[in-house]
Amino acid sequence: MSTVRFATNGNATNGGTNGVAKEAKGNGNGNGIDITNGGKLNNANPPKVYIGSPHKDFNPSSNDSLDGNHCTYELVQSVAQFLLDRVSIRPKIGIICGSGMDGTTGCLADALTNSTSFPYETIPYFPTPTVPGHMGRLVFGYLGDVPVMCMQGRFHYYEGYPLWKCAMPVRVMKLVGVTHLLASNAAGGLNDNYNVGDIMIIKDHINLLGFAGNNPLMGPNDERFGPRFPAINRAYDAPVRRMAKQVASEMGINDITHEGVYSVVGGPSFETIAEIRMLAALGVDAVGMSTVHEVITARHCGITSFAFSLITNKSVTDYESYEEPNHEEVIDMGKQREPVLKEFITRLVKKIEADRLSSK
Ligand SMILES: O=P(O)(O)O[C@H]1O[C@H](CO)[C@@H](O)[C@H]1O
Ligand SMILES: Nc1nc2[nH]cnc2c(=O)[nH]1
Repeated sequence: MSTVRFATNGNATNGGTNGVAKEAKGNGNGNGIDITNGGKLNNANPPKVYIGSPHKDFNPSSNDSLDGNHCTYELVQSVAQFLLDRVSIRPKIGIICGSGMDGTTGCLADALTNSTSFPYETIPYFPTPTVPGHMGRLVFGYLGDVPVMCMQGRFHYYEGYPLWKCAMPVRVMKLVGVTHLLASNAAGGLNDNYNVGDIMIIKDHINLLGFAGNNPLMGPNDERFGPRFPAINRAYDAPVRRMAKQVASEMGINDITHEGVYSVVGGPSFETIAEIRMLAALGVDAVGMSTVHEVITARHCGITSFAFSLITNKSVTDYESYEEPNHEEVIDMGKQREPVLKEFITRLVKKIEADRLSSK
């Protein structure tokens, strides 16, 4: 392997910035040094930020290709190997942070210890997020004692990416060794019993994009990922949902925790009143613009999946109302709920890991 370059966010004794391609975002002071340049650190395990260029040290195999409608198994394998060559952590749990839950000081990814983060633009073939509130880096580290990899920023259809590309990082997780996915999102609440700030454990989804003929699994199927026609009726793992409800009880947040049906729409426009009424009539409890393509891709390749929504706004159902949903309130609510969500996820990850180890 050629020289691997990282910057650290810890306090460097020399305060140097040699070789730093970009300042680390939202995590410490961004006072990066290139550890390959002999910088001395005063912290044993400061957060590290990879500062390489994506294709410089990337050695794809001969069957790598990323054409208009799919990305080969070999390419995903090469991307996974690129990451594995640069981190020693071997996570079994992958986390995707929703809008407003991934970009603030004190957010989940910042809670990881011994962390190494890869800005998405440094990872070969990774898309880059364009949405405020989605930071754009892949962080490896320990949440409590549990090794995890965490997507701080996800990809949406409305950004212009095809669904398979939005979900490609999930396949990278799979080939890194992840067995469990934990995805969060911000969503509008349709269920009358839900309030802004509540958590909805997703028990099922209605894939409206799929109904319209758009699915992340469209295109050539590689059986090494999974079957051509995967079953998706048990997408949201029942035992993990039970663990999540147990966590909610232990935290004393049962009153704000629900279980319900999520529906994905393409966005970026929010829903009309007629659309909200239609979704409610279909049995939808919360609506958003993500997660479903990630969970379908995860289930296809055998990853156990769990997802929850933070209800960031109540869907407007009244033609007399002057209320309008907006992305700022979505991000604000994510920030406000950060401590609770961080605790919720940390406890859940601990339970998943204990269960995983005991059922080996
Ligand atoms: O699903 P996440 O990424 O949490 O974000 C949700 O919030 C944004 C709208 O405010 C949309 O991107 C919607 O999907
Ligand atoms: N589609 C959709 N996505 C959201 N994300 C956060 N709130 C909403 C909402 O009301 N509708």
